[in-house]
Amino acid sequence: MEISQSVDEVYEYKQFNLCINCVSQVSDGRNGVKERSRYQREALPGEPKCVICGRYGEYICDETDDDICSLECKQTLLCRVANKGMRAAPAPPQRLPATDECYYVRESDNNSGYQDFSSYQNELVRRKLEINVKGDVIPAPILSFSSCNLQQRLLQNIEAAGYDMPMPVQMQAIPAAMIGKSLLVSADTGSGKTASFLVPVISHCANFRLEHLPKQKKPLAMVLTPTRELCIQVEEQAKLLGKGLPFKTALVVGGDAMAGQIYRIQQGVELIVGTPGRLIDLLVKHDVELDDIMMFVLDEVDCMLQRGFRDQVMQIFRALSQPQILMFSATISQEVEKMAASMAKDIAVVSVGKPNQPNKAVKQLPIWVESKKKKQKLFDILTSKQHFMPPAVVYVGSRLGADLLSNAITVTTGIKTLSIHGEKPMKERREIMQSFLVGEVPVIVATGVLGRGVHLLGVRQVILFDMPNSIKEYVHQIGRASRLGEEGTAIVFVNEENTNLFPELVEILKSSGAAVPRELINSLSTVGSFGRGCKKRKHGC
Ligand SMILES: Nc1ncnc2c1ncn2[C@@H]1O[C@H](COP(=O)(O)OP(=O)(O)OP(=O)(O)O)[C@@H](O)[C@H]1O
Repeated sequence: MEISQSVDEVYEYKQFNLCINCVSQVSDGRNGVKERSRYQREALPGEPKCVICGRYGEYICDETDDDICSLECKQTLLCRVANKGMRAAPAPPQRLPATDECYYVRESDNNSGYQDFSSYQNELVRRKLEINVKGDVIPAPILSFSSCNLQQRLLQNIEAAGYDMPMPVQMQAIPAAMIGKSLLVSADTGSGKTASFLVPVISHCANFRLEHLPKQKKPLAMVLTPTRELCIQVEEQAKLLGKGLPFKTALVVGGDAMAGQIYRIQQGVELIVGTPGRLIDLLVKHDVELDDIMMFVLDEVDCMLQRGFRDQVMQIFRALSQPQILMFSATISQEVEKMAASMAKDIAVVSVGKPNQPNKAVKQLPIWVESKKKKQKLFDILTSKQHFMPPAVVYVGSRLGADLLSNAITVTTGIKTLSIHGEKPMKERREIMQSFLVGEVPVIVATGVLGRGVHLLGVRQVILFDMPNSIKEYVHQIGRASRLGEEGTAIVFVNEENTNLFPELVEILKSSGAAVPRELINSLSTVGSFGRGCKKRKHGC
């Protein structure tokens, strides 16, 4: 079987086991990688030797580049490396890692030197899955969760969550984070970025707790996100994946009583998930020791390093003692890349697919609607059997707008609609989300609080009533219509109020193959000359 064929099968999630076998057979050229060191022959003069037992070093350990003879010695090697502080998770002694692409195999009888089949395969996997990497010593992508030396219980939890195999972003980000690398990762909305950081975080925390028994349990990891809703979701997922392990979490968001949050942290938690504002509040008023935090995650990093959040995030970061940093978003600019590089030495940059592009699974339907006609257009859509696909989210630009529009929808169309935004109390926001997610309310009108990160189960239609004020937010908002590649639709109202976004919007619509309204194209030429005129005047002053 050709290698490319087997990689295709991985991508299509078919015959997964067969595919893994194919990869290891190609690697070994015989019957798979040797499990035990005693099955390996002695090294002949001039041949590479296993760094652990001295037998023939038939393989190269992917994570350390050392010569090794078998899975057994790889495991010993990784444990030694981990103990020296590289933080590769030590595997439980009874379990050998699965035989897969984690091994390079050398052609020993070849006078022309070594042929590195495995790096070729890794590159092939990366190319097929559109994984791009920048940086030193980035481990090979994994093809299964079991090839990462994760705790058995964590693997069970992953399976119970329904994750049969890693998503492309997880394939690359998890092994890289597991060896302690700081990462800046971009991948489509809804592509599985959350587990890409939670799996290594949980694995590290649980290992650390099993190995160290301090008098006082201080937090070991921290995840910051921009909204309470996203924090709640991340914490829930963390609890699910960390079930049965020495891994407890604390949610630190505004709107919930601080006393409860501080009490929970004092009881001993491994992970804090929070929004920057509330965390600073808590750190200023209470004595929370952060010196054991070794993993610092910024979800929606471009938003977190934007003015507004940046100072708070940096204040928290400076209170930590040089943790590993994991940063994720679907949209990452060069400026964010520069800032990320200044926060961590030797940061690795991973991107899956084309960065900053909308999820291909979301069909974009831009409609030119004058401002005063937007409400009527929305009512038409919501009352059309053909066009309304509940549950749906309608995005607006202001809190007041959200309240007014949700009332108007209910009154005019009779469809039960609620609004959600940052001014509503936390309890109410939780209840609104609950009734939307269980299907009691088919339409929700939201501001940016539901724009990023949150997965709104069952939502396949979003309507951008007001265009957000950047194309980045546009990518995130329309991304709510699809999770894991399921098809969704984004209806987008545009008009001359959004001229500042036209050039980028047209580019994005064209590159996604979406129809571009004639008015938008016409306005674009006007925008161009108007923009240039403004610039000239400014320079003239
Ligand atoms: N390996 C997997 N197999 C199956 N489902 C998965 C896997 N990994 C994650 N998921 C599910 O995919 C959905 C989307 O994942 P997630 O919320 O992490 O996306 P995301 O990339 O963070 O999106 P966004 O950019 O919108 O925040 C979630 O419901 C999650 O439970």
